[in-house]
Amino acid sequence: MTSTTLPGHPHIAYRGDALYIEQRPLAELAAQHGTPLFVYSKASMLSALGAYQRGFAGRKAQICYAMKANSTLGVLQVFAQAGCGFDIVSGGELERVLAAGAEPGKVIFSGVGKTRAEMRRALEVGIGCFNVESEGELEVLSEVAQATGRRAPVSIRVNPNVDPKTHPYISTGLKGSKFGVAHEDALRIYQRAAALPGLAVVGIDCHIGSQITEETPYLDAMDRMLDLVTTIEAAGIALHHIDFGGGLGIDYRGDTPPEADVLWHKLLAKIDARGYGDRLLMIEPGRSLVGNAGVCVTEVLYLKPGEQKSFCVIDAAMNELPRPAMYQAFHRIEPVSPRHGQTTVYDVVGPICESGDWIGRDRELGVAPGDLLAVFSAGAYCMSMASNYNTRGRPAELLVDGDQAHLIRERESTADQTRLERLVG
Ligand SMILES: Cc1ncc(COP(=O)(O)O)c(C=O)c1O
Ligand SMILES: N[C@@H](CCCC[NH3+])C(=O)O
Repeated sequence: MTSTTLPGHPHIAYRGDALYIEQRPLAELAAQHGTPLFVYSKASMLSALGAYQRGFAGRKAQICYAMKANSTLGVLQVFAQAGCGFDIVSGGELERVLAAGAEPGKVIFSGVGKTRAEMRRALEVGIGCFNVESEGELEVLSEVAQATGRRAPVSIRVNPNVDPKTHPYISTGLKGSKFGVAHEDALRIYQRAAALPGLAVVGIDCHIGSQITEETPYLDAMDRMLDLVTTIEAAGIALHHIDFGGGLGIDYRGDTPPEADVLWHKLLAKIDARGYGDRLLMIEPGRSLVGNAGVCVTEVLYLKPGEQKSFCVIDAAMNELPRPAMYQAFHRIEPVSPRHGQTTVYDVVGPICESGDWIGRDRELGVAPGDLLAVFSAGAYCMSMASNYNTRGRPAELLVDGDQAHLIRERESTADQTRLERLVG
């Protein structure tokens, strides 16, 4: 039987006329679990992780999976078992990684709005580092740490002010961004951190944006960060680690981001040339580890010819596939069992009462009601951003490992959603 993989998706392939993820046909999984259904390939996650591990071979390095990309416990467990650390941004994420078996010392805590309660809990479990994003946060963290009789390990997130050339909503390292501190202010803020009694400065951090598909912004950001390392250490503040954030893009639509190992070969050359090759290197990849490991399987409900456009109405929606509505993002949409015959150009839309609820525009498809479609690149920033809008339940999620399919999240019911609410009389 001929096997045809899709670009960027080595573990998702047509075998004959059936779309498989690893050894399992998606049609069979949908028949067992219903739709919409998210299905992830474990091999795909591990091979994406492997590219980073190859890049860091022989180095002191810590890969901290940015779990905001996909925080389902079964996914976190894959990375915890592979020895990863985690980049978290809330107390909720902290509890989840602990539940998934993460080592607290390999957890780093990013985000501009950490609360005192979140800081206390993170100190109590002994996380590896707080990536502090403002002077105000430094002062509060020092106070909270002192009150708990601990010293909080900190890095300061610095904005290198390079343009990552991505969607403005996911660009984070430019002047004018709410994230991090300005490059020009970094030395002064490091000196303040070093003087605060509740803090122990351990590293430096940046994160310039997400879905970055060019290497130049990374190379430029590295130069800017290494300049700062020199300046800060000249002021007598030692930096044990350099955290370079995440952001590496994936192939959604013929995108050609650099391979993680190739990119890191070049970045490490810069680090070595400046004499910092002995530092612990940390990175926070999210999307590049999980994005192309997942598909969303959805059923065609209706085909609706319109005055100007024809619509293919599916049972998945912007609740669980929010990226097209939020960023006009492109996700490939392919039939799970292709038909051979006439095709029509459709806007693929969900059932939600918003015109923004579209998943794909102007897609040529040969489909009939009842057919299944696979929405690609659905492993990152889909289920982790899902909502219950229109009182829809969150879909089920499966993790496929070879010929095994593990249900890692059950489909959510309306009863699950209303459990926390109360009528008033
Ligand atoms: C601080 C931080 N680290 C890591 C990431 C992960 O980014 P990505 O999923 O693009 O690798 C993000 C999200 O952009 C982030 O805000
Ligand atoms: N949610 C964004 C990425 C956000 C990155 C988080 N800092 C996306 O789907 O592309």
